[in-house]
Amino acid sequence: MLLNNAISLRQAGASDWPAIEALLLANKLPTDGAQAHLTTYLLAVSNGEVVGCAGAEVYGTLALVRSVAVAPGLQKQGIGRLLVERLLHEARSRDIAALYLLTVTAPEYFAQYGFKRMKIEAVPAALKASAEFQGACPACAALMALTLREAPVVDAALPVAVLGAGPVGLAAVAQLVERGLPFIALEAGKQVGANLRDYGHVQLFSPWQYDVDHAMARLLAPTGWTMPPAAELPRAGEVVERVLQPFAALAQVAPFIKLGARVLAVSREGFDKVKSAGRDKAAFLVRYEQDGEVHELRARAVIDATGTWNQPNPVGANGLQAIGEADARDRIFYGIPDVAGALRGRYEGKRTLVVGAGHSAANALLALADLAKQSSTTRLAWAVRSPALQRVFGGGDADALPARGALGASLRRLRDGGTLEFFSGLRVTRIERFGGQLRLTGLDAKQQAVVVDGIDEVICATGQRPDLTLTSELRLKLDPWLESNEALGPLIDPNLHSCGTVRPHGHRELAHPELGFYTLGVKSYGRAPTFLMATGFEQARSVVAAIAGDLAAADRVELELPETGVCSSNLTVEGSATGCCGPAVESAPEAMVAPKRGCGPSSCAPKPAPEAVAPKRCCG
Ligand SMILES: CC(=O)SCCNC(=O)CCNC(=O)[C@H](O)C(C)(C)COP(=O)(O)OP(=O)(O)OC[C@H]1O[C@@H](n2cnc3c(N)ncnc32)[C@H](O)[C@@H]1OP(=O)(O)O
Repeated sequence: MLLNNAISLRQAGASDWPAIEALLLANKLPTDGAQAHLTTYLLAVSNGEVVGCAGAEVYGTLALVRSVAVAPGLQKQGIGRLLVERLLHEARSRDIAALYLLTVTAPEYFAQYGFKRMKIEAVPAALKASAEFQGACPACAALMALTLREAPVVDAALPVAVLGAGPVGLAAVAQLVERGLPFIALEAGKQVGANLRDYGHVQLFSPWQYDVDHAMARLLAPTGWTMPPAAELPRAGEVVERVLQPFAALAQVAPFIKLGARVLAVSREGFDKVKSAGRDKAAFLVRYEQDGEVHELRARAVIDATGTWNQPNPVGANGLQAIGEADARDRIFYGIPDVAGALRGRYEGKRTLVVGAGHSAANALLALADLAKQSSTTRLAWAVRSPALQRVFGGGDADALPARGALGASLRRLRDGGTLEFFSGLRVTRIERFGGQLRLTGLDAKQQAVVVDGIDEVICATGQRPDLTLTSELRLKLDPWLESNEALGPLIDPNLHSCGTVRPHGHRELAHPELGFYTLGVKSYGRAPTFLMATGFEQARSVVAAIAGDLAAADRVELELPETGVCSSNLTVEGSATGCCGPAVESAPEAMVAPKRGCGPSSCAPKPAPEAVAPKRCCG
């Protein structure tokens, strides 16, 4: 054995890369993607020389151990043990729940530390997207995992609190019913499916087969309920009427849903955010308001499926409301108004400016254009922050979701037809009342001032964001800019890629350092613009299985995602090119239900130019 005092351990810095690379190459270990995670590398140093290294790529509460290597002449003298033990210690102190690794050469070595072999199917999606996994040969590498923390059973008699009774919250309820776990669902709306109801008139891009959770369907079946035609496209409101409402009325469900119950905050009984010892065993406290009274309920686990309801992004282009936006609230509709129906009077004979570049904006513009055909004094204008419009025009006939392709094509015709005033590259910064109408001012792409006068109504379709105030007393790990679950961030970041149905994922990606608390559904994607309802159903299945202690089921991936995208090289961007497979789509309510980002893994496989320039991890 080498004398340990000859070895010191320290964290790697940028200047250590050449030594680490040399060590990896000398041991025939992969170097791809390692440099990007250099700050997580631990080094063993002897006489100022790097003689060993070990890295851990962190994905939320999960980490991928890699690059464990000792200089060939110094192996089997305890250096590897020093590195691995320190790595495990640091992982525990950083609230990492599980470690994974791939190894061709040393499965027995890692078995000493408790790592166990596992099947590739059970690996969380965030890890599968890493460079190490992408480059690995599944046939020759052993896949191993070590669980550091399991969610403790707080008090199994307590209910699971489900926050939000939209499609994903109710899918979690269905799983809880099937597993016989007590639950309470709190819904701020007066009825279930409040967000879908808000744009109930809008047709979804996803056919029924992807809009109905299997567990809900199983529980509904004995009542004589029948599945709507799988290939037909429902309106958002139909999903509520034909599925969510009948499900919520079931005898096993109805008594446990509180409607008009707005969640105010979640905490842990007897603990503020700072206090650690014993925290994991304390019950959750969910504070909510119903009929003007504040109540608290105790829960063993909490599933936050509150989505982004009533949390719109502003008209202001800088993430903040435009100056004066709040005062003009009576003239601004956030979302997709029912222009052809209930709100026709609000828009008929008016000049309306639609702000936003997603499918919600397209829906609103096409409805206004129809109205303008019937009423010649109705006028419409469209302002988009980016000059790139391909994301909303989409792939036309090439779109794997035909309804989405048709929407984009209709909008392109509208823009080209001349009936639409178009402000491209406009960043709105101020809204004022002027002569009984609104005046919007801002800057164009060349930083020149733009004034848009004479607007009667604004439709703001710039997407939504999650409400993070509910959970400010809990220990959450969120992506710094998407505000999604941290492990999902790299998979869904619209700066990196706009295509790629996100791989199915489950409880491991959806967990937080706050054991027993999970964020599901649209909220788990934070401000990212895309979400597929079927993904949410799978999230619910996995998380409830984990709460029930059935880790085998929780780790299993049961979702076959549809090929949903436009990911071909004919999708060149108007204006500027971004992303790997077409530019990102702005947030929109249909994010809840429509897989706007597009292609599944197979259609995002490496293609000939021009996508060859795409970032490597895109759609990987
Ligand atoms: C996730 C990954 O990084 S996989 C890549 C692992 N790295 C490699 O394969 C690179 C080549 N190997 C090495 O660099 C080193 O041998 C390491 C990192 C595997 C182990 O570090 P070392 O300092 O050599 O080992 P350490 O002194 O801690 O442990 C020695 C013990 O482990 C055993 N051991 C060492 N390497 C291996 C191995 N590949 N498989 C099984 N057992 C091993 C030794 O036989 C010894 O056992 P003993 O105590 O019963 O005599």
